[in-house]
Amino acid sequence: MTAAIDIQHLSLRRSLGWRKPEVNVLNDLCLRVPEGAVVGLVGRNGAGKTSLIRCLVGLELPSAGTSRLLGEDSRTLSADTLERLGYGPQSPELLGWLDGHAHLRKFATGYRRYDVERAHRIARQLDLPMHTAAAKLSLGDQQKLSVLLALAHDPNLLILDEPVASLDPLARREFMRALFAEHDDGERARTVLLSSHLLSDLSRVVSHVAFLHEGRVQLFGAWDELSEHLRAWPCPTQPEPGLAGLVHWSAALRQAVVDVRQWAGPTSELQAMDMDGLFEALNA
Ligand SMILES: Nc1ncnc2c1ncn2[C@@H]1O[C@H](COP(=O)(O)OP(=O)(O)OP(=O)(O)O)[C@@H](O)[C@H]1O
Repeated sequence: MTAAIDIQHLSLRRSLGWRKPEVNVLNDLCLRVPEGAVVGLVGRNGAGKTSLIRCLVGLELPSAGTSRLLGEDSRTLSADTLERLGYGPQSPELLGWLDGHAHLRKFATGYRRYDVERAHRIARQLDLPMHTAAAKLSLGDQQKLSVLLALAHDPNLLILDEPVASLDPLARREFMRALFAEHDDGERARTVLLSSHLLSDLSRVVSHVAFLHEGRVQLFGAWDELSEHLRAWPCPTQPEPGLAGLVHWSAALRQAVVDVRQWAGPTSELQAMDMDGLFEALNA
């Protein structure tokens, strides 16, 4: 299947402070996202989610490796591909004196597929006050407006960095529902990548999940498959690295994560694990 996002050995080096040596904040990262997948990019603070997303949309230049969006190199995206791409940054970049309608009017000029009816429908679904100047919106509503602008031209690929970080728990659920009610309009599959550090935000929304840790993709797979096939195995000492079915071993938890499809070890000790347990085990 064609990859909507194809990342090969991407590294990004940065100095984390004045006179501090450069370190890899992205580290030989590889990921292929199939067309139509809705991918949750999860990781702890500082794991590299924003850095990765900024490299993907061409706002940062990687130190090594490549990434391609809809078949084009992120560093040289053409106007045609930019028109098929929607991006919502972690901090909304809005014009404070313009309200939602004015933002949409300004934005619409650059996109052939922009549909005013559709944009207003999404605004209603998001419960967004469209007549208020952006500077007077709450941070949560600013975030919603930023997402609306990323969606209004019906992109084939939507990339959102922490779209619900400023929303309260109830608004988070409503927001995700509205976002994907719109996505389910059945016309064609849209690929979505959205970052979060809360798995609960992504449950029942994403088809796939990519766990990011220290600038690498530690694990990527279909949500249902990971939930079905991964188990915790109590294991006080580090198992041999090549052990079939071994996904990860955590010294802190004295526990391994194993994939039962390849696992040849003892099965009586395996314990079920949910996604939060998996996230904890991968990051402990
Ligand atoms: N502008 C910057 N200059 C220097 N270092 C930075 C800058 N932005 C981020 N970093 C560092 O890069 C690493 C990755 O940060 P990044 O923001 O990509 O992580 P994240 O997973 O998005 O985190 P969060 O969940 O907190 O948003 C961190 O070590 C961070 O301190």
